[in-house]
Amino acid sequence: MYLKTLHLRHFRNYQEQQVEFTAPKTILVGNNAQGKSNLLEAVELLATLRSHRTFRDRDLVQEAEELAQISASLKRETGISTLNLILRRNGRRTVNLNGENLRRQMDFLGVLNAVQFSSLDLDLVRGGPEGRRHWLDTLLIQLEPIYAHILQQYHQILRQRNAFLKRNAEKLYTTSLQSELAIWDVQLATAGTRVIRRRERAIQRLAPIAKKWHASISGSKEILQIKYSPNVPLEQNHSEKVQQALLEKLQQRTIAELHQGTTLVGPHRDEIELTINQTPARQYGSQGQQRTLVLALKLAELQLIEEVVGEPPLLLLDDVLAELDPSRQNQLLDTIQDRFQTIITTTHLGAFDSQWLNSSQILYVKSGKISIEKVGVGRQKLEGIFQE
Ligand SMILES: Nc1ncnc2c1ncn2[C@@H]1O[C@H](COP(=O)(O)OP(=O)(O)OP(=O)(O)O)[C@@H](O)[C@H]1O
Repeated sequence: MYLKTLHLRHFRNYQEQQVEFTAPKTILVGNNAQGKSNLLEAVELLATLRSHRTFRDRDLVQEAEELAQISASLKRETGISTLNLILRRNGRRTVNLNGENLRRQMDFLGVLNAVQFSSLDLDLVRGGPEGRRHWLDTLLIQLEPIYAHILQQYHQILRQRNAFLKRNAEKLYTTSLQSELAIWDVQLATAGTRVIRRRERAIQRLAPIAKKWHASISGSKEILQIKYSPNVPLEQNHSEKVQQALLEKLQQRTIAELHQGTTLVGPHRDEIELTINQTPARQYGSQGQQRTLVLALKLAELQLIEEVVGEPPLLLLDDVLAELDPSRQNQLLDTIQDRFQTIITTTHLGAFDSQWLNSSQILYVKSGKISIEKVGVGRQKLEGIFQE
């Protein structure tokens, strides 16, 4: 798939900006805080309707504005699609595909696919389980857009159950309370099972691919294992058994849940274990080795999305190339070639191989404005690199 144009209006620090992508690789250059990551974030939102930097739409809308708009035209094997997303400071989003407003946000997903790789991704190894769940969920949304709906349902039930637990935290555990809670338990276990089974399936597919990439980057010295570890046993991913196990565990923890006023059992507390040579990756080795792991995960994401969707997704590299040593950089660049349209942000072009620079579109970003010329420097050679 190929992103041909992107239009931003009142999005983050962009007032009004049209970008045309004229090469399979685009490098966005600029000083810190000029709007490079904001542009990648806009593409990420079109792909997943999520941002890894914020949960609140009001952060995405330009200061003093009421709404922001992200529009794009995307070329896929099946034809050209136009995507349009309106974000409101207060209020719901509007999603529009090929000129038609969609009632369900889910129908907007799966049109544009993208893998994002930023320095924040090191938190996948070093940070807590929440970041790993968020990563897996975002991947799943792209693999099966229906998952966005499943996850939303689960979180809605979770919020309601938590509110119920809070309201009743100080009360005696009577039969009527027990029977009311039992209704929530069934709903949570049913929705939770859907989440758990899909997460398990995704990890089953992703783990061998990531293991292979990891072995290739680390020269086969290290063995990466990824294991999904829900808080109930998986029992061969059998739906009824998982549901039953969740229900039993919820019932065992009821008193503690009422005491703490929150749900202690369910996929919102799952872990995705990353181990290298059977040691938790967080404790294993140097920063460089942890970066190798994250790179392997990202390459695996690219490959898995391509396998499932049938077309190579976009790759968004947010200031990460300079952090990789030359051999890992080459591994990544060799994989990308011209197969994956790639948008790269950087503060300086020095880290790039000259062959790369010559075949890339270079755009300069300054205070929310993008130009093909650096102020005071001659026009970049762009023409004829990648015409449709
Ligand atoms: N809602 C908003 N309205 C206006 N400006 C915003 C908004 N959100 C963020 N910004 C501005 O966007 C800029 C940050 O841009 P961005 O995160 O894209 O930086 P960057 O160019 O990627 O730099 P770095 O190299 O530091 O990551 C900051 O100047 C910030 O004040």
